[in-house]
Amino acid sequence: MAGLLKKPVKIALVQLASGADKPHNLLHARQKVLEAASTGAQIVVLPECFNSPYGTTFFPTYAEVLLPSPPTEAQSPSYHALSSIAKEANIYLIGGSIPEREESTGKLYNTSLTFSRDGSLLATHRKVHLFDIDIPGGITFKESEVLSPGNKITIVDFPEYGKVAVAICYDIRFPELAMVAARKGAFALVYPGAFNTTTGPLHWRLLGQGRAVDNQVYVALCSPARDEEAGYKAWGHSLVADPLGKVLGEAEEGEEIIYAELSGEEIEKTRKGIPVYTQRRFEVYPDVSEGKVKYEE
Ligand SMILES: NC(=O)CC(=O)C(=O)O
Repeated sequence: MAGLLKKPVKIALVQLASGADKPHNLLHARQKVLEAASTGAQIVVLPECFNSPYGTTFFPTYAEVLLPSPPTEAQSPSYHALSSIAKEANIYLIGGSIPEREESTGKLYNTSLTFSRDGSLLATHRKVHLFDIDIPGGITFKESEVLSPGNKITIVDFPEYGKVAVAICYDIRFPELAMVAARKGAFALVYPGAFNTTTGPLHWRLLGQGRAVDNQVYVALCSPARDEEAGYKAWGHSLVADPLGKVLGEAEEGEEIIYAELSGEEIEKTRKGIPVYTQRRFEVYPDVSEGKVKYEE
């Protein structure tokens, strides 16, 4: 377990206020990422659907073609903006998510792009678990009406620091994905996500802390800021939980940047103190992470 996180790193979660104007959203994201980087943050995270409003009616209109990679600027202005922001800020950028259209099939995905300091693409994650829920008197939402699911776990290597798993929003409700990513050596699980005013107060913090405690790793959840005029009201409350499940920083509802220092020593201390990592009884419950799991580094 030693060396999971090679040296301390400052992470920033940009709880961005975005709206219907995509070019404005991209410019605003640049401004806020540069602000975060100017404080020394080395990993910066944007929210789910940071370049558009969140909703099934918006996905087709805002979708961009990403393949073949790299796409042209006309095919994907968001790809190009994220790549140049990462390079300008000299940071690792986990670029929230954007609606993606696969040109060959016409299928739409909710996709997260992660860029290196030099602006090169490191990883692509398509939301694996689509957000289909129906809570009477609360919220009904069906991403699967327009989106297709991704089919792999995504682990990205930041050479100076170590591995981070990237997944999107509803993916956090599936502990199997988090567990496999942690078992493959991720020091942090990062979820750009847009919970809402029904499920946010119920589960957002609980799930963030839960995944952290289960796996004794850092967990970061990055939401859009709440727009009271929008059809879908994001919960906000971007947060970072440490390997003990303690919340190191949490936003309110509005636009805000949350910072946290992540340290490998904290992970090691947690795992030494409560050594579930070495106490697992795989003969009782076989380890799925040793099985046929689709993941990509
Ligand atoms: N928006 C999502 O994908 C998930 C969500 O809001 C929830 O799980 O609750």
